[in-house]
Amino acid sequence: MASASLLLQINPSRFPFPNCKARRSDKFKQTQLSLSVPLGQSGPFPPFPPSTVNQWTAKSTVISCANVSGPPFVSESDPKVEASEATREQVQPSKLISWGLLWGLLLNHKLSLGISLLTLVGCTTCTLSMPIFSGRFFEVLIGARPDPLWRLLGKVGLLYSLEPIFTVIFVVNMNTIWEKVMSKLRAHTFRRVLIQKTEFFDRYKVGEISALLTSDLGALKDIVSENISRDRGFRALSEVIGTICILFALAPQLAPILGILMLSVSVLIATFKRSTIPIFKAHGKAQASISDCVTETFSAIRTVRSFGGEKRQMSMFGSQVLAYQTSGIKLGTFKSLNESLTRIAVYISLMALYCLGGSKVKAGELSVGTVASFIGYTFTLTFAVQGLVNTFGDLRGAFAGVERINSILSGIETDEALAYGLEREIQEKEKHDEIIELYFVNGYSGENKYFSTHYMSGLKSASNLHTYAWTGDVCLEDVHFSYPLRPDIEILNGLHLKLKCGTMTALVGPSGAGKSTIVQLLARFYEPTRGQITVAGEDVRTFDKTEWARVVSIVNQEPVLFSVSVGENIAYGLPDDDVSKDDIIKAAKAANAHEFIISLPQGYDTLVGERGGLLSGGQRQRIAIARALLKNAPILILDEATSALDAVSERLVQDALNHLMKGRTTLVIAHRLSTVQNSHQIALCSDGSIAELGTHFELLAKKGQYASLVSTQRLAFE
Ligand SMILES: Nc1ncnc2c1ncn2[C@@H]1O[C@H](COP(=O)(O)OP(=O)(O)OP(=O)(O)O)[C@@H](O)[C@H]1O
Repeated sequence: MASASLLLQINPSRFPFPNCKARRSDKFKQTQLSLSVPLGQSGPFPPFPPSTVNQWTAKSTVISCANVSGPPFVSESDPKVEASEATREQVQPSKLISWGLLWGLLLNHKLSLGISLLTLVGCTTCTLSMPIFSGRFFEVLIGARPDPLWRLLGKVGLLYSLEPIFTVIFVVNMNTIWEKVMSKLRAHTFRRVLIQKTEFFDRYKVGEISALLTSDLGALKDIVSENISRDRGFRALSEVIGTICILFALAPQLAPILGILMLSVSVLIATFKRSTIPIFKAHGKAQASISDCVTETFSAIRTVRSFGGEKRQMSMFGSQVLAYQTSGIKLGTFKSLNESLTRIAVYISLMALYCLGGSKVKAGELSVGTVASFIGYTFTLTFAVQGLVNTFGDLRGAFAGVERINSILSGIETDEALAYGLEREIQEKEKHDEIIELYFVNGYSGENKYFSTHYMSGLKSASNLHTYAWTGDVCLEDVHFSYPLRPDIEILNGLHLKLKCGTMTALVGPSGAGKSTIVQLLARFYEPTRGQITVAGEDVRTFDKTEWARVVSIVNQEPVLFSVSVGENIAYGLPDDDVSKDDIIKAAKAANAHEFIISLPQGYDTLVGERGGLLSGGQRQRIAIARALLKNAPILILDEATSALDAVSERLVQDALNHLMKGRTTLVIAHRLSTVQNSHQIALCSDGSIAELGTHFELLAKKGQYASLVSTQRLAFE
């Protein structure tokens, strides 16, 4: 690493703090301007003379705009690579979901929490008072109490009215608080997934990632959502404690035996019931398998028909149905057993009460009213204990879910260059709407605390990237690379390649040579393991990735569209801007897409279906090109952009690409060599390095690998 050459000499007069904001708007002006220039004439170069550029590209003066809240600039040698590693040990991002975070989020709702606590006490008091009044009611009826009946009924009526009111306030409050906390946690988790390094997405399947946000966070949500009803969670806990206290207060001679008996029977039965949960889950799984089998069979019906696979599918479906039947019968048995067991718990407790309490009443040691009250407490205790056992079970599930989220997302795979850029953009937003606020956790947006102190200090410059990219060459210098999941296999080994500014370079070579890998490095989906990629002489790692994403456009063989309208897909080229319809149409026209778009049922408002499935390959490709035109990035990568198209579509798409390429530094990967023979230079990639470099004719004259590739393709070039 040429660290000395990267040292900064800051000239204070050239450090325009306000430029941080101005820079973005300037850039957008450029974007607008260049779109209004007829595409294909002069190309959208930024308005300053080359001399200025040279001055800027000289490595001596770099202006830092990496100032979200910390030091404005740094004078380090390659900071990301060296300094950040040194500080990594000290400043690690904390666990994604911690007690501290949860506590902090809950404390944002102090008033509501206070109200919840008061109403919890209120409704528990009402619930626990009821059996006492029932006892008194019987005593009044048999004349053992002198109170008038109407006064007693008045009190009972008041309890009956207050309890549901307190309950509603408690449930609504707790539910609202928890929903708000969970929304923040969801947003926080989603953001953390979004800023993971690309290898994270190589390592985990989409299903596993979505499970973090659905079932794992769902288990945490259930802790409150499923446990605020009567007989669950806090309410059950307060009822158990309250009931035991009342039992001791009313009949100290009966309470120890009765209390212990009721508690142990209820806990035993509740634990057994809890152990049957896997049987319920197995039934759910069996049902899901049936549904998978149906989906697979009918979505691949043509394949089934063409292989005569009906009998095999019937046999598969039949075995799923039988498994479902078996699990259904087992489930039914356990359901009825569980129901009976709850009643058995109540019966055992009541029998014990009748035996012990009855004998005490007979002996004159206990009043009839107290025994009658005890009947009520028997029910309360039995159900509350079972509820508590369930709550503990839910807690275990929630802890497991949080543990899974933390173990997957609290690692070191966070892409700091991306996270920092995202953070900076959020901070730059002057007004935070409700959606952005979701990502502010305890006063910080996402990882701000961490990245503003850690990664930010490693950034040298972000402000001039657009200038560099429009005017400087892009160089891969001694690039070595292994995919993180296969660190032993070196895909690129000391690759050198210069993409001259504003020219087209074609990358050709045998399958598996590493061409797409080069694209992934240029897009900064991965970083080189050794060597560097520079733009106008600056190591690209000193720019944050959100900035970098703005200067690179990629058009793939299979462009992915979002399942929104055609217009919205084109506007995605500038995802943070309000793109006018005129600009969208202008880009679509330049991409040869306007004609087919207006012939669609709703024109630009037509939905394109999942991944653009309602459009043809050529149409998808032209929309992707329109999107790239709108983005107006100075560096363009075309990865087999026309290889999947028929001749007519290819001509239309090639026309559009010619528009797109003008004035941009372009790298084209193509298998069909006929499509790249006019490139300014052709690089032949072989075994992870550039084996041959030159124009088409120079390489033919060399009679090397390129020439033999050409002859293999039997192209009549000359
Ligand atoms: N995400 C990945 N993780 C691990 N190895 C990968 C990954 N992507 C590609 N590779 C491996 O890297 C090597 C180079 O692949 P690459 O896609 O760059 O080749 P290519 O020259 O573009 O080939 P083709 O012309 O067939 O597209 C291959 O051996 C491939 O198996």
